[in-house]
Amino acid sequence: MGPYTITYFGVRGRCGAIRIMMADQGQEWKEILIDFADWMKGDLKASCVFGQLPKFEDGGLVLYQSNAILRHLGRNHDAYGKDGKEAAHIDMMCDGIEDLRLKYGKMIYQEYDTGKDPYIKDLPNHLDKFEAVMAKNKTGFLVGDKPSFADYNLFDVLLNHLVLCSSCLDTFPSLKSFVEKMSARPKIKAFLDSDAYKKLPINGNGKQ
Ligand SMILES: N[C@@H](CCC(=O)N[C@@H](CSC(=S)NCCc1ccccc1)C(=O)NCC(=O)O)C(=O)O
Repeated sequence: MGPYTITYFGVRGRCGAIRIMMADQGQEWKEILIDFADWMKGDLKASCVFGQLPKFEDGGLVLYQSNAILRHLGRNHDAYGKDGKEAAHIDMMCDGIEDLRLKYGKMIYQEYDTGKDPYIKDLPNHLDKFEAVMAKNKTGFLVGDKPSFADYNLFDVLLNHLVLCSSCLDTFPSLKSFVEKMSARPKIKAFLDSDAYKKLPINGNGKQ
């Protein structure tokens, strides 16, 4: 496995969960941060399979698509369930988290000024689905009894939402406990306290 390299913009964005997962799994990685002006020249964009970043390298393996990268790390680091049933549920939860991430991104990038308050008002209707799964599983994780890539993905999305609305988990005790426990994991705590993490804005347009 590795060496790992992330090529992305100087934001947390779609690499927040990937970085947190690698940190918690004790992995080191190289960061190639792309300036938007350089990106607009088009050469790098033309070399990307889907014309977008992040790009992830694991030795000679080159991957795009943030959720495919998470799944690859899940397979590499025993974070994809104990069997096929758990893996299927982890896939399902990751897809549900992607749905929320897309809703968040649409509000942030396309309708922040008019859409932030309605988004926050409707947010409990989405968070309650993850609260129910977390509460039912009873282990402190979404599926199984240890972190999967879906947990790192949810954790990153919830951290972003706590910046948007600091009280958004106040009525969701299982999610609030999940964020507290993930934040307290020593390698995650060290990464979240690092300048490498703190220097990056959450999103590419400065909104959060
Ligand atoms: N399905 C893909 C989506 C990748 C993606 O949206 N990448 C964005 C960046 S990630 C993101 S959250 N995009 C939202 C807006 C944004 C644009 C540019 C930079 C940063 C953020 C990108 O490469 N934009 C540049 C372009 O398309 O030419 C994935 O999950 O990796």
